[in-house]
Amino acid sequence: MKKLKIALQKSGRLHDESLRLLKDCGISIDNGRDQLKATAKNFPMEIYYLRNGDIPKYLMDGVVDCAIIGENLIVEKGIDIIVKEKLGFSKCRVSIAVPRSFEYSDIQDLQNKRIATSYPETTRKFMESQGLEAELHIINGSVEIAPNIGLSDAICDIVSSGSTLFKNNLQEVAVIMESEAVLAVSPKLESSADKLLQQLAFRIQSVLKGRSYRYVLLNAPNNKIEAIVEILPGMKSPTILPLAEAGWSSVHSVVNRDVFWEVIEELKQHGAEGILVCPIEKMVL
Ligand SMILES: Nc1ncnc2c1ncn2[C@@H]1O[C@H](COP(=O)(O)OP(=O)(O)OP(=O)(O)O)[C@@H](O)[C@H]1O
Ligand SMILES: O=P(O)(O)OC[C@H]1O[C@H](OP(=O)(O)OP(=O)(O)O)[C@H](O)[C@@H]1O
Ligand SMILES: [Mg+2]
Repeated sequence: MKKLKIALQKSGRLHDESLRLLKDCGISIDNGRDQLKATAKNFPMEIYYLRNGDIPKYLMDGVVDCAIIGENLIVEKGIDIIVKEKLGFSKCRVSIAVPRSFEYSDIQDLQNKRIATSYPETTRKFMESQGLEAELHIINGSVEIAPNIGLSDAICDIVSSGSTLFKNNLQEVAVIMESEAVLAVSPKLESSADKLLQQLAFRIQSVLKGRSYRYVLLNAPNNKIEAIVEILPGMKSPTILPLAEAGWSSVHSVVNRDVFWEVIEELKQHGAEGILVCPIEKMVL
């Protein structure tokens, strides 16, 4: 039987969340220590644990059908890979930073500067788009140290919280791109694997949707229900059930996590009581 071949990062920033996502999709993997290849127990899937930086090549060659990688890597490798789903974790940006002592006023200040980076193509394309020349120094890690040791005038690297920049006396001056983990698909995907990929993508969508919503239950006097329903439209419309106490009802609905606290405040103001909030494991639309 055909198996979907998926590449995951062996270790690093994407590893744990990638495995958690598959687990939440109901896919269980026997993870032996230092195993480079594993088979899922309850989904036709083979998992390859690889270096993030190597995965685009495996996708291009069709050695794997799909992979979880950082979106920024697709741009860096300049390749034609389809992003099937954005996965909402490992959010970061690729930015240019200079020492705090550098008197930066605009991008022209980077003309003919030395830039240290692990992302040479992204940097080169960005500088070109600005009509600027630069001398690139390619290093594989700890890029933020480069200006402090006299290797470069600026850096181009990943920024998330900004704490590595801060600790190294650097200031972010230009954001080249935003990135997050994505489910990327090989351009050589065979039709026999496509059905499995659709099934995986459907499960991922249900999990991600569930993660972004909360299930809300509350009690309210019947004369307040109309206003509460306005605040809590839910997936189709909220469920309203009578309480044992006359004149009261229970309302069940879902709320987007991003506006959750604002909605709760509004519900309280409109007479809601005994509000319960539960996580949603999966949400199938
Ligand atoms: N500090 C961070 N916060 C959020 N996401 C990050 C951060 N650093 C990197 N990422 C994202 O995670 C991906 C993997 O980064 P990581 O540093 O673990 O591996 P790598 O050095 O790119 O790869 P390899 O597996 O080849 O060693 C990056 O491509 C980027 O998309
Ligand atoms: O803005 P922050 O939250 O500080 O994160 C940014 C840092 O995280 C990444 O490094 P990582 O820890 O992956 O080490 P690496 O350089 O060895 O890849 C990236 O290269 C930055 O150095
Ligand atoms: Mg890193």
